[in-house]
Parts: sequence; C-alpha cells; structure tokens
Amino acid sequence: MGEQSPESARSLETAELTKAFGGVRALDAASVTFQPGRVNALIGPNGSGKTTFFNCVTGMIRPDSGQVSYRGRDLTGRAPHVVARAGLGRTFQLCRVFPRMSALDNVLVAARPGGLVAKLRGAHRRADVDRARSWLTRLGIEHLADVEARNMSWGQQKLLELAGVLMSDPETVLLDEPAGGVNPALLDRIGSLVRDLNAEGRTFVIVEHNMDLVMSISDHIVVFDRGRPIAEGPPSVIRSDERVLGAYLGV
Ligand SMILES: Nc1ncnc2c1ncn2[C@@H]1O[C@H](COP(=O)(O)OP(=O)(O)OP(=O)(O)O)[C@@H](O)[C@H]1O
Repeated sequence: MGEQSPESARSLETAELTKAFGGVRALDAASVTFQPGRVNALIGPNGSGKTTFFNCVTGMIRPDSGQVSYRGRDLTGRAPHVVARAGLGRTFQLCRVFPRMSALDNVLVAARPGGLVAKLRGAHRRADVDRARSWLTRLGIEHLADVEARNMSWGQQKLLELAGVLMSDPETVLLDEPAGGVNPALLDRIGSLVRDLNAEGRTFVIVEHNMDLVMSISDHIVVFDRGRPIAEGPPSVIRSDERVLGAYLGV
C-alpha cells in the first residue's frame, strides 16, 4: 500500500476487498481507510455491505480477494482471536452475551479466551474482577452486576457487550448498530460514552442507521452503496452529498 505517513501506518485499511454470496457482490473491491484517533462511521442503505465489511475485517468471514491491514500489519483472512489480539474489538448487531450468566461474569468471560474456563473453575483473578466492575461502573450498569443478562433490557445488554469488548483494552472498537432498538436515554449515554472513550485515545468505526447519532458523534463518515464506498468526509460534507441521497433513495 505504498509509502505510509505515521497516521496511515496506524490506520485500519482495506484494499479492493471483495466478497460474493452466490450472485450477490456484498463487497465489491472496497478500498477504505479509517484513520486512528477518530470516531469513524460506516453508513449506507440496507444490504450495502457494511456488516460483511465488519465480518471480513474481524475474521468472521474470509474475503474472496483483497486485503485488510491494521497498523501496517496484514490481517487478511486471520482468525477473529488474532484480529482481537492485534487491537481490534467488535460488537455485534444482534448483541452477543451469555443470557444465563450474570453481567459481571459476562464481562469476565469476555476478557480473555480462557475466561469461560476460569469461570467454570470459579477462579477469576482479583484484578480482572476489579477491572470488570470498573467497566460496568463506567457504562452505568454496575447495579446490574449480579443480574443475569437475559433479565436486562436490550440496551443494557448492548452496554454489557461493550463492557466485555473494552475488557480486552482494544485500541480500535468496531460497533455494529449500537443504537438499534435502544431507548433515547440510553442512546445519549452511548453517544457520550463513545466521545469520551475517543477523547481518551480509542478509535471507533461505527455502523449505524440512526443518522442523528452518526452526525452528532462522527469525525469522519464513509458511505457504502452496493459493496463499495461512494463518498466520505465529515458530517457537514456527507449531509449535503447528492450521491449519498441518491443511494438512500435508490436512484
Ligand atoms: N451469509 C450470507 N449469505 C447470503 N447473502 C448474504 C450473506 N450475508 C450477506 N448477504 C448479502 O450481502 C449483501 C450485503 O449484506 P450486509 O448484511 O453486509 O449489508 P448491510 O449494509 O450490513 O445491511 P443492513 O444495513 O441491512 O444490516 C446483502 O444483499 C445480503 O443479503
């Protein structure tokens, strides 16, 4: 990917990333750069390839061709735990938590690959427990530490999943529809949390349909249509871009 500036040496980049499902080109030679230190958003109409992009970047599915690199390191087709260890954390559109485990245990189990084994042995490290509690506190759900995830609201479960991701201290966090199905109060909390975590040095890439949230928290927006970027820039530019409007209207 040529000579790199210090910024791009730390960025998340894809080059010509392509993935087809049968006859559908979910990703069509998508070349994207997400700079470090920003709140980046990835938006686009339904079916434009956003989740497939996340899945290819995080090793959930293997692209047919093209490359994924992070901080100058080639991560193409690497397993999810390798991608996570490289500093990329991720939440899912359909939030992934263990429904019959307490909130605290969910965060502890997410902390490390051996977390579930440690849980079964009842042998969590004190330092991990303290850290898990402090993330629950930071996300405003410490009062639910002993509540089973299935008894928490959808929005609270999303915060819980995020707490688990943050336990691994990722430098970059990929959020898949953080606002989906979340009530307005919690939405505000998620928005300010993302901004605060970003101010502390964490990079975000957020797939989101809630345009109010996207426009209010993003520094940089990439717009997908039919599996590839069609526009990018700050919210002020994206808001008035005719290609973006056209993509959403299907013209
Ligand atoms: N596992 C799969 N099998 C078959 N087709 C798939 C699969 N995953 C995605 N697709 C197709 O690939 C295209 C891109 O889907 P993708 O979920 O990546 O889009 P998206 O932008 O995330 O959509 P949404 O905003 O609705 O979540 C769609 O046409 C979708 O139907």
